[in-house]
Amino acid sequence: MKVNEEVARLLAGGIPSVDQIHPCFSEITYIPRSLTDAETTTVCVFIMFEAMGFINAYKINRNTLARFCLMVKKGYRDPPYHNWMHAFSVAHFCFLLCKNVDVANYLEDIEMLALFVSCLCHDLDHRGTNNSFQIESRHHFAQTISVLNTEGCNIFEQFSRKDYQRMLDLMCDIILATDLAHHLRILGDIQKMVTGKNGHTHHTLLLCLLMSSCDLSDQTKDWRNTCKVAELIYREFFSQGDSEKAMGNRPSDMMDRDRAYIPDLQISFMEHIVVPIFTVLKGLFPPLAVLHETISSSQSRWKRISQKYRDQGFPGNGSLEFLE
Ligand SMILES: Cc1nc2ccc(C(=O)N[C@]34C[C@H]5C[C@H](C[C@H](C5)C3)C4)cc2n2c(-c3ccccc3Cl)nnc12
Ligand SMILES: [Mg+2]
Ligand SMILES: [Zn+2]
Repeated sequence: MKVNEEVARLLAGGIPSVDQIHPCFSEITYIPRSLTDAETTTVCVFIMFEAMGFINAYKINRNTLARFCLMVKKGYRDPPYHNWMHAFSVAHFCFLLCKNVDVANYLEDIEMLALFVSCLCHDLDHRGTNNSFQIESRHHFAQTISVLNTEGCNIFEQFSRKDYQRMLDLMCDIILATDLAHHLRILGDIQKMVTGKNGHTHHTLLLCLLMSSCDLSDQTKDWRNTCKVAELIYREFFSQGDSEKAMGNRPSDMMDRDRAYIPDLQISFMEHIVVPIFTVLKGLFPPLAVLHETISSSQSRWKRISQKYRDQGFPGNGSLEFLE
């Protein structure tokens, strides 16, 4: 269907409230991947903009917003994991932070808007490969700019030159922060910031931390979701590894279906990347402690699985049907 028809349909019905989507939509444990209909997810993005007060606060034109949402969804390809549903679930977690913890006490409104729009756009045009995370995240930011430069899609067109420049600078920092190698470089500073060693809350460090937590928010849902996501991620990684082998290169273990031992890879991913992020978040925002518990129980579940299949012998083809 043409973008304009979808825009008209999006606007015709007026903006329903979030609990017309689902009564638990704003709860910290709600799983956005349970919304399987692509059209519903587009309406949801529109509703989240409204529910966070951005449409009124920033005088965002509704037609422009509808076209923007549709262009962003169209800007995602269809690899197993890094597709529109990933972007939608990342943005939903940003909405949950806004509705369930007092991030507004730590961030300016424009920073919150920048975070939400960055969540939607942070993996635009992802090809399911990751030649280098650094280049990847620059490309996603470049794609974000080209959506804003598309006729009728610039939701920030009414901003002053100063606010417009600030918005672009914020989105650049936030989207580049989704490169995990970058995240690991600044993790020490983030941990120091929270223990108040340098007193004030460093807005940019906090935005990077929040963006990373949104990007990894699949790990805060139930075990069933964790398994589903692991299956998608490794399907994407292994096809990347297959194409590297086809070109005569040797892929890293985590991309090589013949060498990857998924439980141990996940244990290491949780230990070095996921747990530190949600430990810091729990320190800043006590209501998120429940997410830290979920993550810890997934971590110990991967350890049990790793031990069990080390003893029994692991189905080597990288398949995940063993995950009970
Ligand atoms: C479930 C799950 N597993 C994942 C296992 C591993 C890695 C991963 O990038 N590992 C590293 C390991 C070292 C040091 C850095 C740079 C590279 C070398 C590659 C990170 C990511 C994983 N990941 C993501 C995810 C989050 C943000 C960007 C990209 C992705 Cl794919 N989202 N969900 C998952
Ligand atoms: Mg990414
Ligand atoms: Zn992502």
